[in-house]
Amino acid sequence: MAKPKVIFVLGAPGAGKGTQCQKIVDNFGYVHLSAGDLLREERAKPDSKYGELIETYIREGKIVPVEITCSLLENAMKKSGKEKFLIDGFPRNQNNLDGWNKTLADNVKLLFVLFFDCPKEVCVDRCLGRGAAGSGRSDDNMQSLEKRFNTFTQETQPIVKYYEERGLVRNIDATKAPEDVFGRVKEVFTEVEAGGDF
Ligand SMILES: Nc1ncnc2c1ncn2[C@@H]1O[C@H](COP(=O)(O)OP(=O)(O)O)[C@@H](O)[C@H]1O
Ligand SMILES: O=c1ccn([C@@H]2O[C@H](COP(=O)(O)OP(=O)(O)O)[C@@H](O)[C@H]2O)c(=O)[nH]1
Repeated sequence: MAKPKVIFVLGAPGAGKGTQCQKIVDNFGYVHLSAGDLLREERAKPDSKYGELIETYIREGKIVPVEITCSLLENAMKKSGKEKFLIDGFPRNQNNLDGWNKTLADNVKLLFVLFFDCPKEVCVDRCLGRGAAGSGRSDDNMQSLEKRFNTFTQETQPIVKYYEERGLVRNIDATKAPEDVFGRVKEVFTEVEAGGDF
């Protein structure tokens, strides 16, 4: 059987990853797996042994140890029974990348990395807007956001560079309105599909 296909979706906090993933699901039939959502679901389980750890890491804008995230991703992929996945918000640091390469990378085909490019000020406004609109997230506040952006700059950008050096990154200007951003996303998907790897 063919290996499941994976696209990593990366970008700063609030760049619009989740918003665009939903549109990709609607138009291109992928399963959307947000690493952050999976961690928040795990945190919410009363019997989870990782609940407190996850809450602390998320509030502090730190990246949860990869064993936890990879096992959540693997379970979600298996449970879906599907073969095309958008993995949103992962891998975010070297520990994530090493854990992925050691455990899951050989079992899937990584098609490319979709990177949403958006300056910090725009992203901060979006996250604060999301918080004000009732996201209920303990990290959509200025104190956590500073930490999340430090983590993004220091830990996630080097991972994007790692994939850039391998020619795998498709860059999208994420500053425009959601429909305009998606117009560009559609072009990328159409282009890659024409390459025959879908
Ligand atoms: N292109 C856009 N323009 C303006 N606001 C956006 C855009 N994309 C997303 N948003 C809003 O910004 C916030 C963060 O978007 P989201 O998709 O959750 O980002 P991420 O998953 O990257 O954190 C949400 O409130 C969302 O509605
Ligand atoms: O692979 C992941 C993905 C997310 N997170 C944590 O979850 C938070 C929120 O991530 P999400 O992708 O949901 O939102 P974003 O910060 O991109 O808006 C991050 O700051 C991290 O603390 C993590 O530890 N590992």
